[in-house]
Amino acid sequence: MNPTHLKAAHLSGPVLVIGTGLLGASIGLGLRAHGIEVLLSDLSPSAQAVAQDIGAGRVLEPGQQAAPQLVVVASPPDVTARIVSQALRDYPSAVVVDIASVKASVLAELQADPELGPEEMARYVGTHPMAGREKSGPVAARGELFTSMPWVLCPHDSTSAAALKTAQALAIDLGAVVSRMSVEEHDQSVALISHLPQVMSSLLASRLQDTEPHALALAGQGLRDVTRIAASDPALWVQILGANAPRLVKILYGVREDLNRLIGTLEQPEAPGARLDLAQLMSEGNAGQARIPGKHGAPPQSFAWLTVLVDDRPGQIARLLTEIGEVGINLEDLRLDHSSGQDVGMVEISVLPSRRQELIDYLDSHGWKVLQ
Ligand SMILES: NC(=O)c1ccc[n+]([C@@H]2O[C@H](COP(=O)([O-])OP(=O)(O)OC[C@H]3O[C@@H](n4cnc5c(N)ncnc54)[C@H](O)[C@@H]3O)[C@@H](O)[C@H]2O)c1
Ligand SMILES: O=C(O)C(=O)C[C@]1(C(=O)O)C=C[C@@H](O)C=C1
Repeated sequence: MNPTHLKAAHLSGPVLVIGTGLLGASIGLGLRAHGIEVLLSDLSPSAQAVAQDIGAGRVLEPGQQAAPQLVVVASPPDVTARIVSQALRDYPSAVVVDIASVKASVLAELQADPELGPEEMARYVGTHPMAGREKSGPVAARGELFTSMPWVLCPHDSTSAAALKTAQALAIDLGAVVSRMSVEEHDQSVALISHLPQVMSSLLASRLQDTEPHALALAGQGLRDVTRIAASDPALWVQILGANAPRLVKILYGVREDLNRLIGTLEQPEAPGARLDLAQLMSEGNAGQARIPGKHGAPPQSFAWLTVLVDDRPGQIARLLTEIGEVGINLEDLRLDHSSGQDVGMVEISVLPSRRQELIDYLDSHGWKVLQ
């Protein structure tokens, strides 16, 4: 790597990543882009070998000594507390963070661990990058996965200020936008913001299992928009949903009530008030959708929008537009936006809805980061 291309980093390293799947390898790639030394460890020899091959770091061989500044545990949630506990004891001068999608269950397991005392717990910070993909494994990793995405830090009562600062440095070095919450606030929030969307997407997509091919052939962008994450890894989500079940189920009771109301209305669509009820349902959806941050006004009806993240360097936008031209897709409109505090621009592009997915796939395969 040419040192002149390295961006200044807050972490000094080395960073040990345990669990080198999608998230672990993405973290390794992002840190390597800063020239930070990254060591890799995974239960699966092939996962760690692939992560090394794609440039996410160097495999930590069994028995090899290491003195990491930071250990990032990026394993599945159900083994996370056990690995964090071991890492806190194996590396007595390291800060240890995990990135599991659920936080209260991991912290409860650590607090009940008789092997951990106040000194160890002071070095632990639970965190959660709100960025991911519906794919798993290191082959799907992207160093830019976290750029401009939220990264939640969940310090507990005895987390030291130094440990929190190191956890924050990780998120900042990876280009993320840091926020801070208690584990309870976090798990409540993701039940609605992440776990409900996953369940709704899976339920909807499961309806397609026996659909005739001629009907499926009509699939447009609407169906694709709401089913992308239905392709997510069942093994991971069994753990996430199980760990956050009490918070998610409360939200699902509300969804059940709304569904019952809708079914009742649609059973008698001509009944007095039925149309008002449908209009209300749609406008309640409009109101919720409009509250999702990051969207700048409603897109025009006839075009579909996508957002491409572009490094804040000369010539990047020109290169993007040239590549779009090369694939033969007409640009209907273009807006430029800047993410505050980030060295990155956002190029919002509108195209004919029928060409949107094709353009996303093309840009994705050419290394652009597309936000959908
Ligand atoms: N996928 C997402 O979108 C996403 C987003 C944010 C956070 N997360 C969290 O990140 C973590 C990793 O998710 P992922 O999507 O990268 O999964 P993944 O399946 O791609 O990778 C997990 C890796 O952990 C390894 N592993 C399993 N048990 C291990 C052990 N005992 N020791 C060492 N390695 C072990 C597996 O071999 C695998 O390579 C999970 O806790 C998940 O909740 C995922
Ligand atoms: O966009 C995706 O594919 C995701 O899986 C992202 C997503 C999310 O819900 O935002 C999913 C679960 C993770 O815990 C964090 C991020």
